[in-house]
Amino acid sequence: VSVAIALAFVPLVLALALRSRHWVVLVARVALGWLRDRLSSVPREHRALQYLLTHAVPGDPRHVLLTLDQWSRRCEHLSCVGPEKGRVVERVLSARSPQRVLELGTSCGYGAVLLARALPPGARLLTVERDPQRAAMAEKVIRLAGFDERTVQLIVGPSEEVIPQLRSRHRMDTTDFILMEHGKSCYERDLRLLERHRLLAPGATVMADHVLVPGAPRFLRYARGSGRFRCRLHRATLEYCQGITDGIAE
Ligand SMILES: C[S@@+](CC[C@H](N)C(=O)[O-])C[C@H]1O[C@@H](n2cnc3c(N)ncnc32)[C@H](O)[C@@H]1O
Repeated sequence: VSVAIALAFVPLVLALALRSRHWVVLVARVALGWLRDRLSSVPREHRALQYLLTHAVPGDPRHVLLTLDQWSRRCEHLSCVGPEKGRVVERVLSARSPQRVLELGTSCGYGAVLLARALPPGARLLTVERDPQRAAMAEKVIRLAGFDERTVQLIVGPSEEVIPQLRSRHRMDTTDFILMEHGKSCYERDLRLLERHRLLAPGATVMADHVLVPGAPRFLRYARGSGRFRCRLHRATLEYCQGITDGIAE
C-alpha cells in the first residue's frame, strides 16, 4: 500500500519539477558563480572583464553589450538589466530625451553602457556603485565601450551618501531620468531621498528594475500610493532566463 501511495505522488513531483525548471536552472547558475567566487582568486567581475577584453570590439557599445550577454548565457549568470528589459529602458529613455541621467547600482557597467548609448547629444550620465571592486571593473567596461568622463561619470559610494551630495559635489542640480538597479530594499528610501533633496526635475522619469523578481513591493506601494507618480509596469523576461517573468517599473 505504501509503494502505491508513493507512486501516486510521482506525477505530482514530476509536474512540479517541470514547472519550476527555469528556477532550478537559475538557482544552479547563481550557486555555481558563488562557488567559483569562493574557490577562485579572480572575482566574477574580473572573469567577465577578461572575457570582454578578448571578445568585445573596443569603442563599440553595442558589441560590448552583446559580448556581456554572450558571457552571461555561456558562462555565468550576470544580474543586470539585460537585453529584453534593456530594450524597454532604451525606448523610454529615447522618448524622454533626458539631459541629466542617474543610475543607482553600476555593478559591471552593463546598464551604464546601455543608457550612455541612448543618450541625446550633450547629455550626461552619473552612475553610482558602492562596491569599489565592481566600480573598478565598470570603469574599464564603460571606457572600453568608448564613453569618456564627460559623458559617463562613475561615483564610488553608497547611494544614501551620494544622493545628498549630487548638487554640491557632482554638479547635478536635478535629474530627469533615473534607473534604479541597486538594493531592492533601497528603492523606496532613495526615491524619498531624491524628492526630499528636490533632485527630481518636473516630469522626471524613474525606472526601477527587478520589481517582480526578486521584487520591490514597498517601492511599488509608495510610488503608486503617494499620488505624485504615474506608474506603469513593463513585464519582461528576467535577464538570461527564459521562462521567468520579471518587471521593470516606470
Ligand atoms: C543588480 S546590480 C546592478 C546591475 C547594473 N545596473 C548593470 O546593469 O550591470 C546591483 C549593484 O548595486 C550595488 N548596490 C547595492 N546597494 C547599493 C547602494 N546603496 N548604493 C550603491 N550601489 C549599491 C551592488 O554593489 C551591485 O553592484
